[in-house]
Amino acid sequence: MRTSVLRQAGLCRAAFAARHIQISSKSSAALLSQITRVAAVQSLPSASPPRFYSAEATAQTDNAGSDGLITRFADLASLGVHENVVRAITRGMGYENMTEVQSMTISPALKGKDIVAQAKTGTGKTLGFLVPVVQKIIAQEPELAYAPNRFGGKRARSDDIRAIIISPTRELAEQIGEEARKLVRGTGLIVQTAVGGTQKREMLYRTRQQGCHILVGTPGRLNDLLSDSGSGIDAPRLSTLVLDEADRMLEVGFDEELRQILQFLPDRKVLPRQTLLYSATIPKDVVGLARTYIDKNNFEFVQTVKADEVLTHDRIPQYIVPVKGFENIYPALLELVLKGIKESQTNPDALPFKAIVFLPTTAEVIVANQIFRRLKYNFRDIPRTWDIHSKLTQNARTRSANDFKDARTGILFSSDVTARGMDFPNVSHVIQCHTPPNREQYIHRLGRTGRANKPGQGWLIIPDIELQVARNKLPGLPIKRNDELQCATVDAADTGAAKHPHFEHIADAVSKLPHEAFKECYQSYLGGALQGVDRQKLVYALNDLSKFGWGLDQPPAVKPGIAAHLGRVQGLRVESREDRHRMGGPGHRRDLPGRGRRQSDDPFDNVLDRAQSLDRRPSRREQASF
Ligand SMILES: Nc1ncnc2c1ncn2[C@@H]1O[C@H](COP(=O)(O)OP(=O)(O)OP(=O)(O)O)[C@@H](O)[C@H]1O
Repeated sequence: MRTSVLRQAGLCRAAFAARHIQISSKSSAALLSQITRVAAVQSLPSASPPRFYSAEATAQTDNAGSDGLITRFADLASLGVHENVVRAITRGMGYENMTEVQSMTISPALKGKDIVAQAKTGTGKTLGFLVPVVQKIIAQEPELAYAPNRFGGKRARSDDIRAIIISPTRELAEQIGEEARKLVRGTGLIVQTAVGGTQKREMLYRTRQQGCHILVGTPGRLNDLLSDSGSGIDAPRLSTLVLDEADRMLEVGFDEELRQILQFLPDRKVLPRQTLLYSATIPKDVVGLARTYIDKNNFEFVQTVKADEVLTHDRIPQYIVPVKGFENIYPALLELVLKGIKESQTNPDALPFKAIVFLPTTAEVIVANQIFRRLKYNFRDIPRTWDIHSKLTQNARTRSANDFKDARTGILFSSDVTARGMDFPNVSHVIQCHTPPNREQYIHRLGRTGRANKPGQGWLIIPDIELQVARNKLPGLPIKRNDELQCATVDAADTGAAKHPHFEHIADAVSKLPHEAFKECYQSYLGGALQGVDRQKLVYALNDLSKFGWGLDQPPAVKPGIAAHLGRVQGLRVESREDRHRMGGPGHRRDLPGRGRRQSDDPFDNVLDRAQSLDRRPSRREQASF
């Protein structure tokens, strides 16, 4: 079938290296029409056709190597990569073979192609974009291939930055900076990072002193530096722009910052530059947005995920534990933690217990960490815990991230600041409490485990009132229902019921918390963290949590503004004038406005449709698996 479709689309052969195209029998007609249209457009003399790579296409050839793609880092020299860069990888990092996304993106990127790459979490995308970034600068200034003391080379400048790498979070920017520094170790290239929450003055001083060839940062700080004419930071000869976690970077909230950054960069039409977009997810909302960054006549779209494959790793089991109420979450989490610790102690093949627990609000992250710190007195096996969220200072966030990275075992209670890109070695469990904001975030959070082919497992602890919302948000994923946790179904309201001892332990730990903590938590859930959950059911669930989970006589009073925002709901207590506190209101996530997809002959538009097929909201028929 595939061959006949290709024969029918003879035009495609002219426009595409057919062996790189895999047309699945299912969507051949649709895809064929798009490709034909694209081919028609691509037959324009100037355009070099974009090419699909896919795991399937590669699988069709005898092996990846025969596909003209190299798979060993040592062979990068044959593509002109300097020996010092190759050595930094093979000796410094100890890597011999490339991962699939590295093999499929480094070669075309070294040829100057813009790249849009979609590959599963933890598959080495960072090195996939760093290698072409570094080599391109060295190709422009060969003396930079050597450490300065060998040639007494030209001093690097802070106003002649050659590559800018943008990441959605500070921790990820720091991590990319560290990986880049490892890669340039034997060369004269200088890497600087620019993230919010750190001293701008210190960064400017250091950058002016040392210079900068590669700048890694978060949008806000980069915008601040580039827009400040007195900063001494400039990139008049920028050769490469990288958006890591590209879909997150192009979402509402970041895209405006990015547009402002672009204003301070050379016009791509005047000074051509290479753009590399990488992510494990490329939802359709952002596909069209990516077009403004990519040269649609000189790009390659690389997908290492097969057409009918989900974006999560098959080897990582995913479970959902429905729990009766919010007050069941911590007892069930405690039961799950103890189960995981026992597994690691009894199964020699199991990783040491090292878990990231994602919670929907900062207030909840703080409370969870405090509860589990207290539980350590009753359960000696519970390892060290940390929390990481946006209310910490950057130093504290960096310390938590680094401590957890280095820890053999531990529990990191986290907001979404670590949901994407963060490479914490040997995480055995990712546990998400409450419904994730969306399918992409679920996939990225889960991707904190099972990295570099390591084992791991993913858990979702979802209160009954959120179950249908979770089903709607997480269709087409291999999530299995797990009913093993006894605490999940205990009716905490039924005082006669034999409560699981964990409820007592949690109640004891909670009793030590200040009332403010409950108030912050209660209000944070009303700020929109649980998109899609019925407001009235949410208030009732929070009131049950206040009574049966926190042991309060009455639910905390909320600010009048929050009550007004919620509209008419029963059971809400509103702060009276005398007990009003100055409190930070909860931030809340804005859902992406729906964007209709217009049909066009724009090659970018059509070729990236494939991204949608992998990351589309599965059709009605594809329901959640739980
Ligand atoms: N060729 C390789 N061989 C072995 N390990 C590798 C290789 N390339 C990268 N790694 C390691 O794999 C892990 C994941 O790499 P990286 O963080 O770049 O993944 P990613 O695809 O960017 O993940 P995410 O989608 O979460 O951002 C890291 O520990 C990295 O050092």
